[in-house]
Amino acid sequence: MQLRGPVVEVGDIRTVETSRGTSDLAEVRMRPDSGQAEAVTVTLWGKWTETTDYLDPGMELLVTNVEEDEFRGEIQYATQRESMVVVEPGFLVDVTDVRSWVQCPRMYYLNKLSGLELAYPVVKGTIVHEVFGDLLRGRDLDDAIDERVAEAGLELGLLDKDPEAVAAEVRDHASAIEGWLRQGTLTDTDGAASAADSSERGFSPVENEWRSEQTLVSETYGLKGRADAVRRGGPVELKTGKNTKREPRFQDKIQAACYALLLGEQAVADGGAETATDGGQRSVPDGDHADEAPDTGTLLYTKNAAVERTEETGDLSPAKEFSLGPGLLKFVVRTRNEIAAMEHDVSVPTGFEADAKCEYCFEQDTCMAVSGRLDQESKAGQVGSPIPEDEREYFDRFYRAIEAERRAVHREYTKLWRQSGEERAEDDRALIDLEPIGQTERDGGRWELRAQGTSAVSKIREGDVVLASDGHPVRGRTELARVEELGEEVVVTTDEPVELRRLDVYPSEIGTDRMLTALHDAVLKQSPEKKAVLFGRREPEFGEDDTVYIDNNEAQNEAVSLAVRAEDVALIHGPPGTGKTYTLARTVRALVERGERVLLTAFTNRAVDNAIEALEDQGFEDIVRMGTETGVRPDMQAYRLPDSGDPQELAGRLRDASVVAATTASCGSTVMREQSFDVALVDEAGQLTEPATLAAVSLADKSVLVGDHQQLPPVVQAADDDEGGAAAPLQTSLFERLIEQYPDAGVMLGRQYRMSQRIQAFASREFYDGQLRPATGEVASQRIDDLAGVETDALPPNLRDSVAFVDPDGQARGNTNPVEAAAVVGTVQSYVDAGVPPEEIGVIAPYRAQVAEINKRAPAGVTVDTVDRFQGSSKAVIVVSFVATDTLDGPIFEDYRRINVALTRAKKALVLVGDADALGTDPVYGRMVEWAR
Ligand SMILES: Nc1ncnc2c1ncn2[C@@H]1O[C@H](COP(=O)(O)OP(=O)(O)OP(=O)(O)O)[C@@H](O)[C@H]1O
Repeated sequence: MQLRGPVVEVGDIRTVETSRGTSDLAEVRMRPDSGQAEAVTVTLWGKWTETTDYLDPGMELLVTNVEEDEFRGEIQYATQRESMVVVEPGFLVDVTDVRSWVQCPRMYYLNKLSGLELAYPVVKGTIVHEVFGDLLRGRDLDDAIDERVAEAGLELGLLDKDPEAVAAEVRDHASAIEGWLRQGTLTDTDGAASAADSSERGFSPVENEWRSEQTLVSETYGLKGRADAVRRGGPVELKTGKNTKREPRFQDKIQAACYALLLGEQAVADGGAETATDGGQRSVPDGDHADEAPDTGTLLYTKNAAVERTEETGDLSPAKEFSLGPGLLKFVVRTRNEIAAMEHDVSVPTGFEADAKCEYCFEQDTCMAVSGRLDQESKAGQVGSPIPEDEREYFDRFYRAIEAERRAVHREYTKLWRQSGEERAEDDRALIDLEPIGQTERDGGRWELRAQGTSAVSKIREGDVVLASDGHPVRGRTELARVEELGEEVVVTTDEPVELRRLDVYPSEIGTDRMLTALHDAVLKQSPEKKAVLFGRREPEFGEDDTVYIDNNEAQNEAVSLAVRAEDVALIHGPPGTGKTYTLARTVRALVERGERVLLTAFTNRAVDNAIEALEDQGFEDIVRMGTETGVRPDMQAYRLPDSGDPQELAGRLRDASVVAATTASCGSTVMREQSFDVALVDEAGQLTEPATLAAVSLADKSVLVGDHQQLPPVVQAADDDEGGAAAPLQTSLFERLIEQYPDAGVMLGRQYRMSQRIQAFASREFYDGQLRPATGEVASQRIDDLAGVETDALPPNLRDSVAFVDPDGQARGNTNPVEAAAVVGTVQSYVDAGVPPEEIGVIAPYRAQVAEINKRAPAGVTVDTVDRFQGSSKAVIVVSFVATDTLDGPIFEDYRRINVALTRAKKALVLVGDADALGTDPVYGRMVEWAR
C-alpha cells in the first residue's frame, strides 16, 4: 500500500542494531490520504533516511509498498525492500533535468536559467533523433534525412552549415541506428519472419516490439519525459556522442532508468486496463510500480559508427545494453527527490554537490558569469561584478514568481489524474467520449486520427498541441497531438496512432521556461545603460523630429513621433477602437524608412496578423512572419518563413527582412534569441507579463509598447494566494508599470473609430477619465439602421435605443442560466429578423458552459464566446450575458477590466442581459445598469 500526504514532523537519523546488522532509520510523521487522515508515523530505513536532510513539515511525501505493523495499539508504517520514497510527488521533474543534475546540479540550474542556445551539435542531435524515429516507423532512410535536414534549414543556415555535409554526417550516425536495428530484429526469434520481411522493406519495426518517442508522465514518481524509443518494453536512449567504453555513461543510464520507472508505472496501468470495461478510466493499482519496470535499458551512441576504427580504440559498438537493477531505480528516485526539494525552497545549487570537474565543463563560462552577476557561490568561481542590489531583488522576485507559475502548471498536470474525465470536461479542459472514426498514415510517417465531432465546449482550439488518448491521458495510451480540425469531425495529427477517444489540454511549461530565460537575458546579460530605464535609474529620453506622419489625428501622430524619437522606450496607450493597429503600422513604416530593423510582435497570433494586414493596407510588404502553419492566418501565409527549405535561402530571408513579425512567445525561441533589432514593437503589451515582454524587448535597442492596461491583464495561471502570493509580480504588465512610472514617455490615443457616442460613454467615464471620444461625428452618430436593409422600427421597442438592458428574471445554475440564455437567443433573433446579418452580431458570456447553452440555439453565423476570446475584435451588435443572479462571482466580475472589454466590442447596438438586482450590489455594475436602462 501507499501513503501520500503532507509531512507533519521529521525525526533525526538514528543508527540501530537489527538482526541483519546495523542500519539507519528515521521517523517521519505524516497525514496520509493527502492530509485527510490522522497523522501516522512512517519509519524510513537505510538510504531513504537521507530524505530527511531536506524534508520539511508541509512538504508532500509519498511512500510506496509500506509495511504495516501494529505496535501497542497504534498502526505503524515502515519502508521495506521494495519501497520508494518520493518527495513532493506533485512536482514533476523532467527526465533530462535528472540527467543534468547527476552531471552537476549547477548545470541543471544553468540550463533552466539560460535555456538552449543555437548550436550545431544541438541541431544535429535533433535531426538524428528525428531520423531515428522515422526509421523506427519504417521510413526510407534517404527520404528521412533529406526531409529532416530541410526542416532544420533555418537553424543550419544561421549556423552557416552546408546541407550536403550535414546530411552526410547524419547518415554516418544513422548507420549506427540501422546496424543496430538490423541486429535487433534478427536476434528476435519470435519475430524472425517479420525480420526477414523487414530487411526487404528497410527496417520497419517488428509489430508491437517498437515504439518511437513516447510521452510519459508518472503520478507516483513525479517524473515526466519523452523516451526516444521503447523496445520490448525497455527504454532506448539515443546519444549523438561517442562512447568507447563498454558501459554507458552514468548520466545516460540515469536517464534511461527514469524512463524505465515511467514505463513500469505505465505497464501497471496497462495491466489494469485488461480488465477495465469502462473505456479506459483505469486506476493505478496501489502497488510498487518499480516491480514492473523493465530490467534492461539500451543506450545507442551513434557517433561510434562514425569514428575511424584506426584512430580509436575501445568498444566501438554503438549499442550498449545495461541492466536496470532496483538499486539504480532507487538512486534515480533519490536524485529526483533532491531536485524536488531544492525547487521547494527555491535554493540554488553551487556545483560542489557534484564530483564534476569544472575544467571539462562546457558550461563553465556561463556558470562563472551567472555566479559573478548574482554573487552566488559556485565551484567554477565567479567572473564580472555583481548586479546592483535593486536588480538582484528584482531578479529574485521574478524568479520566485515564475517558479510559482511553474508549480501552477504542474498542478494542471496532476489534474490529469486527480480529476475524472467528466470533471476535466466540466472544467473545459478535456473533450471526452469521442467516437474514433479513422486513422490514416500521412506522408512522412505522421498519423492523422479522426473522431466524430462533438458539441461539447472546451479550451481546446485548432492549432493547439494537446494530449490525445484512448481514454486516459496518463494511464492509457497517449500521444502528443496537434489539433487540425474541431468541427463536424475532430482531426488531430500524431507521431504514432492511438484510438482517438479523448483530448486533454496539455499543460506546457514552455511559457515559464521562456519567461525565465528572458529574465536571465534581460537582467544578467544586458549592459547597465540598457537597463537604466527598466530599473528607474533615469527617465526615458527622446530626440527631435517634427515630421507629420498622420494628419487627421493628433494623438496618433504624436504616438508615431514619440516612437520614432524614443531612445529607450515609448508607450502608446490605445483604448478600444482608437486606431492602435493603424498607428502601429504607420510607426513600423516610419522606422523602416529611417533604416531601422523592426521586430513586430504581440501576445496573440491574431494581433500579429492584424498588424501585418494593416501594413499591407498601407502598401508595405517587406515582412517575414515567424510562426507555425496553423498559427498564422491563411491569407498571411505568404509572409511566413517556410518550415523547411534551403538553409542559405531561409536564413537569408530572415536576416534581410526589415520587419520580422512573431508572437512574443516565439521571441524566446533559439532562433529568435539570435536575432537583433533596432526597435521592438510590442502590441497587446497590457496582456503580457513583465518577463514575457522582456523576451521581445531584450532583442532590440529600443522598444515601443502598445496596449491598454484598462483591458485584459496578463494571463497568469497561479492563483493570488499560491506560494504565498509569489506570482503577484506577473500580474502587472511592464506596459502598465512603465506608463505609471514614466507618464511623459506615453501618449494616449483618445479618439475612437468604433462605437457610437451612447455606447462609448460608460467606458469613457469609468475607465478613461472621460478622455475617450468618438473620432468623427459619423462615428458618434452611427445607428443600427445604417446597415443596409435594417429598420429600427422592425426591432421590439425595448431594443430601439442603441444601449439596452434586459432582465429576463432567470436563475443561475452553476455556470449557466438557461432562462437568460433563451433571452439572449431571443434578442439575437430580433436583430436578425430586423435585417442585421448574423455575422455582424456577437454574444459574450462569462463561462464556456453558458456559451455552449447559447450556441445550441443561436442563429448560424453569430459569434458566441467568452470575453477573453473577444478582445481585439468588434461587431455591429453585441449582446452580453452576465449569468449571475444572487452573488456576483465568476471571471467576468473578478476584474472590471473584463467588463470594459465586453462593453467596448459593440459599434452600433449593445444589449446587456442580466439580473439587475444582483448587478446592483456592486457600484460599478450598478452604474452600468443605470446607464444601460
Ligand atoms: N487616423 C485615422 N484615420 C482614419 N481611419 C482611422 C484612423 N485611425 C484608425 N482608423 C480606422 O479605425 C478603425 C479602428 O482602427 P484599428 O483597427 O487600428 O483600432 P484598434 O485600436 O487597433 O482596435 P482594437 O481596440 O480592436 O485593438 C480601422 O478601421 C482604422 O482603419
